[in-house]
Amino acid sequence: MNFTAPIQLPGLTLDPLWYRRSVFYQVMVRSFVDSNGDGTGDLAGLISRLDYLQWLGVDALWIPPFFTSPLRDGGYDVGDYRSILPEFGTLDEFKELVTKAHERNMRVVIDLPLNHTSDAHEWFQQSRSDPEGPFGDFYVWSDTDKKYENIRIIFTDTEESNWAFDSERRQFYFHRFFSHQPDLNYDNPAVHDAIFEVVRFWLDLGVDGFRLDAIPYLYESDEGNGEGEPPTHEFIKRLRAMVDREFPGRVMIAEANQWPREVAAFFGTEDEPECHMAFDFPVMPRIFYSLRSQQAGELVQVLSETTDIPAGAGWGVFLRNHDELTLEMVSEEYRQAMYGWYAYDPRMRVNVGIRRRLAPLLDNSRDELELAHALLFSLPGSPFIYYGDEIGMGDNIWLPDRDASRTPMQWTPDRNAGFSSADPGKLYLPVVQSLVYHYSQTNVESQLAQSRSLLHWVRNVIHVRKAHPVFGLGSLQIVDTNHESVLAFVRSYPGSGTQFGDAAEDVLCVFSFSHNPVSVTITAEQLAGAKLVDLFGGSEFPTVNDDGSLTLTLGTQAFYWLHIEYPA
Ligand SMILES: OC[C@H]1O[C@H](O[C@H]2O[C@H](CO)[C@@H](O)[C@H](O)[C@H]2O)[C@H](O)[C@@H](O)[C@@H]1O
Ligand SMILES: [Ca+2]
Repeated sequence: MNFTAPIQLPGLTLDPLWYRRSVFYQVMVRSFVDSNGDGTGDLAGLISRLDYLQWLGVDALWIPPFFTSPLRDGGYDVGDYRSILPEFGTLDEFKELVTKAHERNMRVVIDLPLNHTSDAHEWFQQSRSDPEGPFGDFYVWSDTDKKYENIRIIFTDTEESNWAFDSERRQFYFHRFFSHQPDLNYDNPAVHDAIFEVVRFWLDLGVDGFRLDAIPYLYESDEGNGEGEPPTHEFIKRLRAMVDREFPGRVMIAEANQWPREVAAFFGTEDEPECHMAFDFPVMPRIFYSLRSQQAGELVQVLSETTDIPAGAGWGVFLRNHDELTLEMVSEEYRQAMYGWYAYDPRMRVNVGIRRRLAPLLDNSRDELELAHALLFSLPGSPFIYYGDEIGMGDNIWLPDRDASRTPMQWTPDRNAGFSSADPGKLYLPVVQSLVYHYSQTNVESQLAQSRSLLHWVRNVIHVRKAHPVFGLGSLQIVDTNHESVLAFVRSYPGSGTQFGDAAEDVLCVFSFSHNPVSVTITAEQLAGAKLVDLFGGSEFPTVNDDGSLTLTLGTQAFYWLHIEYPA
């Protein structure tokens, strides 16, 4: 594939806040490129497309688990934390990936499922067969399945209990997810030591951080609900202290699907930090809610609840990922409304969520895709793009579970979408061939050839974001509007005076969720007399009135990012 700009290899910048400036890209090794024609994506394939990711403007990769695994949960069922699934490649290839990513100033964050392992893991095999042995106490065993009854089931479509009976040990074991994923026993200090060694192993290989999978669920108790219990936070603090001490500059990202205050708890405090970043689970579903309800209120509310986080901490903002669009963090009333809008076919639902990709969710509306991305790239935090969403890839709801949106990346209109040279029947999952999202139309090559394609638009917005550090580093202040469909906020950054050219800047962002054009008056005293300049085209907008009010018109589902020039 040919990229217009010459590829440069700048090497890794020494930047303690790299994670807050970064645009992240979630890429599943299995789904991206198959280099050897066996039908499954691999590390060599991913390495071969680093130029594409660099061209797109990606600063960091998030790679879901690629460890040895029976693959009964997309690799989140780890069979061995220190080896790579042979069909994905070798440790040497992984090291090459890290080196080649770093040459491009691209960080590599890997996924660490540390709440549970696969039941095929050697630790579990020993635990079930030798209760008195060194791994006997590595899992949560019980003579009864009537313990921890306050703890809800997460995979409601497949599991009826959080306990499963092991016929060999003749005891029950606790599992928060699938029954083939026994929970590790964090009451056992030997488990801490083992996990610390796994973390050190990958940090020694050069990874820049971890997404800590399912992090709220480490400890369970009789009194609590097994979500973010105090000893879970204590463990994360200890892990963070070790990482800071032994591997400064590497980061921990919390995957905590929780309400605003509970997610924020995973940042810890300035004195006792936990994770550097946390995915913004409360904001994500509210973006989708606003797009259909045409109301900005829910977003305004949740943004005001999530602003107060320790210095240095940052949100991971996302629209979609490899899981269902989870609706755990909305009320029952809103959940039903969202099922009606986005999952009108029951086949589109799984557990408490919707198993569809971004473009089909938004009915392939270019206006909505642009509005959703404009939010992704300007809300407080670092944006995470899910592979394929930059070209508006479709999904396949006839596939089981979350495989619906894990199909091969669509590179070209050729056989297997350019993903693999294998016999099409041999692919790990079929490529999308639906009417609207068929790979012959939706693919990187065709979009590269069209200057107005979604791919070029997304690349452009990424580069505009990156030219304005305020988006990654600045604060947020919600601005009053007189229209219920309009969200407005000011992002402000005082500048850092560092080598990164971080100029001070304030930007006014305005988004209309209305399905019709609107006229809106926004009011913020601090803006009185300010000049506004569009960040994309450089056009001057009307100056803000002396009372801080300004009337703007916005087209259907449109947005503005406006540089603010305060009067002298
Ligand atoms: O390893 C088990 C699962 O862990 C993550 O799960 C998260 O996804 C769930 C929805 O699929 C969500 O409801 C839960 O709160 C999360 O922890 C991982 O992302 C999954 O792929 C994995 O199956
Ligand atoms: Ca392969």
